[in-house]
Amino acid sequence: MAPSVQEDFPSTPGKGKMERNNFFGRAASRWHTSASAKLFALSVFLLVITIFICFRITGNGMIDGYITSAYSSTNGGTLLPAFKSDHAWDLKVAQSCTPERENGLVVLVTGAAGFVGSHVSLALKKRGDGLVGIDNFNDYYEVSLKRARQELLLKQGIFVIEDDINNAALLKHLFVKVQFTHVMHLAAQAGVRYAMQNPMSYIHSNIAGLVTLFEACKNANPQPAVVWASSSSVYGLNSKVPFSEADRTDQPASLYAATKKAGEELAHTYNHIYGLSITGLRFFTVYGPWGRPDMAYFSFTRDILKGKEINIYKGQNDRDLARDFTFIDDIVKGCVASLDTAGRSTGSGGKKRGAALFRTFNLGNTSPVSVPVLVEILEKYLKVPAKKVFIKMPRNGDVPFTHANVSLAQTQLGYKPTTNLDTGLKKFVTWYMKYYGVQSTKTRRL
Ligand SMILES: O=C(O)[C@H]1O[C@H](OP(=O)(O)OP(=O)(O)OC[C@H]2O[C@@H](n3ccc(=O)[nH]c3=O)[C@H](O)[C@@H]2O)[C@H](O)[C@@H](O)[C@@H]1O
Repeated sequence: MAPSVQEDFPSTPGKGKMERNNFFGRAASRWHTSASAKLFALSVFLLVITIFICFRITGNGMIDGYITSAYSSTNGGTLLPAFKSDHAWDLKVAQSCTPERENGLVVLVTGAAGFVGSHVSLALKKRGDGLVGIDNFNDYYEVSLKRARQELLLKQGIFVIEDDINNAALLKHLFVKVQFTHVMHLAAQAGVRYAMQNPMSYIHSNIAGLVTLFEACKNANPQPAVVWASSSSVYGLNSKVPFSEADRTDQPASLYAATKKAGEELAHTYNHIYGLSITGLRFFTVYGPWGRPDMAYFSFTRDILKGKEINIYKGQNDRDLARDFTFIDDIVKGCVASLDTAGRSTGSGGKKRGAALFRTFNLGNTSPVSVPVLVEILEKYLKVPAKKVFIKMPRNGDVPFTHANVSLAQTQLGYKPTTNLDTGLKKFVTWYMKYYGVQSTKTRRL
């Protein structure tokens, strides 16, 4: 049965009479109605989409039944997704950050599951400071080693948050929950040669991550003092030795070095504009127990024990390469002394209130050793001869030598390296054998 006119046009008084007897009018009205309905449906659809997108961007509403209104924030004008935490998580952070000594520091340690980060964290905890770590546990080298370090820290009551320093919402949340006195920033994409394979990971961690962290620090109230890891690689192609902090650093030989140099310039800006106290530490080829498997002393050890050949690079005119290898315990002392002497940041809530410290220190050993001598020491403690292959240094960002002048750190931090390469490698080999369960030479089949 055809629908009645009344059913077709039920609503508009005064209009229906005219349209009732008019075919074209009726048709036009039907078309008009269905177009309006479509338009209405489209508008509703667009409205729903818009609301959904807004919620996704700001995180300031309810998605998938999860209320995320706690922290929607901005980072340089960009809306941030909210950081979600629960009471138990906040409690773990708070407990980890509570100092066990009077006037203990409260420190955020980035890269806490890393080599230097884990050692510095343990040293701070040992003397009664409060701290929480953050680490993204990326797979640049074996993640199991990072997990083992995390385990070690957890046993001492140090909580390591698994996240990336580029998570601005997380950092904001942390700085609201905890009044950090200091940030020890050791998270980075390390490694000189890997920069040719994966340059963007260096930009992500060493540039974007650094700025995200500085932003969080400058917005914090109170602002923490920041101590962070630069690198001896900023001296690049310098030939003047030993390297002093005032020497030129505008000829980086690798993209890695360039990102560290950029970090130093960014640090200056944040100190200048926002009154952040910032100390940059130029580490010189740090080695030791719980070290980084990508570094030469570590990979040589692994390969020597496996009976595999190792490549020893040679510089121009067949010269040996040399490094100012620095033992981890000396570096830790330099880091802790830097925290203790950093003074206060002067700004608050993003506003500068006065000049703050801006410092740069070399942390090296001051006595470079050639790579072949490093291998000889390893052979001595591993009691296995290395299968050495000497090759020309590939064009991969390496520099021929490094040598630190540490007199500035000595005067201002009381820094004095005490471990030579022989002693340090002995400690490393002892740790390596135990950690990897390597049998002693008497029982080992080579
Ligand atoms: O102090 C620094 O600034 C840097 O120190 C190390 O970089 P690097 O000195 O190159 O340390 P290794 O990768 O352990 O290399 C040590 C020496 O062994 C040499 N090498 C490396 C690998 C190899 O297969 N053969 C070889 O002869 C290198 O050319 C270099 O002279 C770290 O990897 C960087 O993250 C750090 O920033």
